[in-house]
Amino acid sequence: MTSSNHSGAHGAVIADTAAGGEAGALVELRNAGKSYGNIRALHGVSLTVHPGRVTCVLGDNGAGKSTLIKIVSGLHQHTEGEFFVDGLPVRFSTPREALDKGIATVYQDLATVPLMPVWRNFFLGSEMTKGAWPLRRLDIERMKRTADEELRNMGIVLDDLEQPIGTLSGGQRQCVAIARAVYFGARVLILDEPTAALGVKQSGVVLKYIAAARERGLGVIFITHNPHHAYMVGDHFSVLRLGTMELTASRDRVSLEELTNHMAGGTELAALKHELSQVRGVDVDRLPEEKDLTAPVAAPGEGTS
Ligand SMILES: Nc1ncnc2c1ncn2[C@@H]1O[C@H](COP(=O)(O)OP(=O)(O)OP(=O)(O)O)[C@@H](O)[C@H]1O
Repeated sequence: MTSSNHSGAHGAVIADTAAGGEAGALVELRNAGKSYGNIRALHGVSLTVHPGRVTCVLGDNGAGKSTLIKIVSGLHQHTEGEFFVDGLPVRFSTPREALDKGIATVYQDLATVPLMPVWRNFFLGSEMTKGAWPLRRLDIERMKRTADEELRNMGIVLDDLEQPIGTLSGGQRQCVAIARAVYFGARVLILDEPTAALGVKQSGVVLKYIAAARERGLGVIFITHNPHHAYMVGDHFSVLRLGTMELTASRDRVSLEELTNHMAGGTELAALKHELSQVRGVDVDRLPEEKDLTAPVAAPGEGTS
């Protein structure tokens, strides 16, 4: 790893730029790819994450979203292309290395202990202690106070931090996980389909905290199937299909309708229509056109980013 020459001196800055990463970018993938043996899961993917911006990665099942997350979060290494953090080339061997660089991932199946209180889960694995060894013990009061402050800082108000985290709604648990990552120093937050299992209201709550993380200057990678959710908070959109980047555009260059169209997959719909034309009794001329199927649904709060 190449973290040590990050001094901020002029010479080092020039050297960093020469190393190839985009200036000002927290994370950058350039023509990156990953093969699992003979299977090429990801190929030629470029993605940039800036502070205070939400980069959305959209894609259907098997598009390569998980593979992309795994490269950035240190679970897998890329097998082609380049990967930069703070402008410097990196190749993480473990998630710990990614975390040390401030890259935190909140997975869909949150690693929480359902029966433990909210505050205890907030500090799970990084508990605050007081006193010197051998009398060192958990600093319960300070953990409760800090968890409460941090959640409030993110605008998350829970009635009782003593309640088991398993009693919170899925959306609230996601929010606690986001606040936790922010508290423990994340600069880049990777959110793996945080709204996938949630209803409309809970999704809205999570989207609000994604926006809050951006306001605090974090770079967010928001993985989702849902173009409407992406468009509510996204600054940049990348659509993956079969392991390659089908679309990459900033918010001012793509409309929600176009994004929805890309996700719906015009070619796939055409193929589906062709299949249906083989079925007796189905008049394909009377089936809706692609544009009708993918017409934008009025999304509450659209354009609020
Ligand atoms: N460990 C692995 N070994 C072999 N092939 C893999 C492995 N992991 C993923 N793949 C393949 O790589 C491709 C991309 O998978 P990936 O899980 O990254 O997609 P995804 O967009 O996250 O899909 P989903 O939304 O279903 O999780 C798929 O064809 C998948 O079968």
